[in-house]
Amino acid sequence: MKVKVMFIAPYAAMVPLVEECKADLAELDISLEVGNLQDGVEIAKRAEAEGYHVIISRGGTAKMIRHAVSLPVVDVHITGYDILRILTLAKDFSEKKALVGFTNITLGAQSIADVLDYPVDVYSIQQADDVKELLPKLKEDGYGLILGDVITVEEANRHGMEGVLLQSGREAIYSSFSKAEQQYVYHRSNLDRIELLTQRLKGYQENLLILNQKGHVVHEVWSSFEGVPISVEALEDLKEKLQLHGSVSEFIPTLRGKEVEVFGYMANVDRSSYMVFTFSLNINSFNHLSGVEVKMVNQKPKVIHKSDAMNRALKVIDQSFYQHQLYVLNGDPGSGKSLFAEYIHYKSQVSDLLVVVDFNQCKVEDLKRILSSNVKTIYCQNVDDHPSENKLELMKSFLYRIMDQQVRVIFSSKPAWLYELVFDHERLVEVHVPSLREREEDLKELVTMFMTEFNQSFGSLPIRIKDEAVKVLANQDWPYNVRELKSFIKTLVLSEKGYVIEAHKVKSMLSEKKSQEARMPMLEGTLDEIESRVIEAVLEEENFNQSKTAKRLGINRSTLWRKLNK
Ligand SMILES: Nc1ncnc2c1ncn2[C@@H]1O[C@H](COP(=O)(O)OP(=O)(O)OP(=O)(O)O)[C@@H](O)[C@H]1O
Repeated sequence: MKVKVMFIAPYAAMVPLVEECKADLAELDISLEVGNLQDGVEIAKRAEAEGYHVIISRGGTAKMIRHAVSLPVVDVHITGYDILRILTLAKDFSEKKALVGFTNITLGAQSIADVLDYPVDVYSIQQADDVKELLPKLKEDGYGLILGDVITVEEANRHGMEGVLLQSGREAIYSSFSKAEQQYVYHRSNLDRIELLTQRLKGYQENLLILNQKGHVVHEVWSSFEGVPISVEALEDLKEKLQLHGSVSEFIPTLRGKEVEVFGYMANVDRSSYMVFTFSLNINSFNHLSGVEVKMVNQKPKVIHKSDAMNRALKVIDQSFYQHQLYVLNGDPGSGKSLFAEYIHYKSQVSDLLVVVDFNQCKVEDLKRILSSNVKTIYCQNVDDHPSENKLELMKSFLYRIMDQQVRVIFSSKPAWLYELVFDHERLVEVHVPSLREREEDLKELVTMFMTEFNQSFGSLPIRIKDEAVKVLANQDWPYNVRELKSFIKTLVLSEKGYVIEAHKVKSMLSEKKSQEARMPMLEGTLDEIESRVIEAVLEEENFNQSKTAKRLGINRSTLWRKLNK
């Protein structure tokens, strides 16, 4: 793709030179227009909207354009050659001569005039407006010829003096084009980096608004909303508080009547201050509530489904998915119900988080907050037949409402009250999550997947299991299903020094498992080993139910998960 350059010449005499240079620069797509100061700014704004990549202009016009657009703006410099040319041109004029300009021009001009003994006085100005004061004085002092930029020349003419424009030559114009190309490459790579970061922030569920001190938007990323989700007044109020206190954190109702958590802080970059606001659906803040776990499911859950039983279960979900929002997962402990919940959530293709609620442990007021949030999938575990009246009422009114919203509620078992509650039973999809004994065909792949996982995380050696070894596993009873199998495979691979698991190794580890279960030498080994033995014992007593185990041990589910995966 060619770099699209808009050249805004502040004076018409520049046009032929630019046209000439343009002919030699086929690698750039150059447009040329004439416009000084505000006119130049208008052209630049239009060029930005039309998708130009870089703007070239000169002096005061370039400066004004820089403030008005976010494209790179290259300034055509005035070179020593340009000064030499204008001084040579003016040399033979008989009037008293003055060159007026900013110091970047006047310092060089003074040296040239001194060295070559040109009869010209040099006057420096600090800002553009100084010209208005200086020129009448020069007129009074008898100057007749004024050399300078567009404004200076116009001002000189107004006061009846001759004005000669300090023009940029070919060298300066060529060099501005090569700078434009470089600037574009640099600007492009920065834009790509920002885009990459923006995409990553979206992956982290970020909703971000960055404003400058004037309150103008500098950058924004929206992953859960389409734009600023709160009212203009609420945002103004937050800005005021932020300026006053340096940071702000509040729950604010969104324009759609939900609640959003806004956190704001000041960021200082290169002497400029910015106001940074992050907006999170309050789902993010649910993680610290007891009995609640918030999960990000950004990869398709790996559900092994070689067996007919598993395929049947997945088919029930796939076929009901677009018409149904209420699911019950019936299955033995550790059979993969949570994994199914993740699968259902992932299928919805919403970027929101999956909220897992331990119905028993979760407080009424927390449940109320969750149900009134923007949550898209709720997985309710440990829902008993007799919840408190308040919880039941909350759930009832929520379930009546879900029909018209894209919300999915999944239960890990079917409490009696749910059946009574759901007036139209066709709305409820029941999925039988098969136990391990119903899905023998999946066994080898499951074991291989776990072996790979442990090889990746712990560096365990085995990478293959013999078919006879799988048969031994298949003949074993696994009351706690895939979870129990996974835990056994972990012990197995960590104790194996070869690359292949043989049947005799599985047999000996299984008998060790049995005798260990009978003995349970609780207090042997290091603290870590004792801790993991205690956790595993409680886990087993609780039928491998992680929520109940966590509750009994007084830790939350994610801590338990971490400890189990140590
Ligand atoms: N079909 C499958 N493919 C891959 N992994 C599986 C499959 N089924 C279960 N697992 C794995 O087995 C373990 C236990 O599964 P999960 O936690 O989903 O069981 P659960 O039925 O929800 O347990 P609980 O009864 O405690 O609620 C997890 O590590 C899960 O990833």
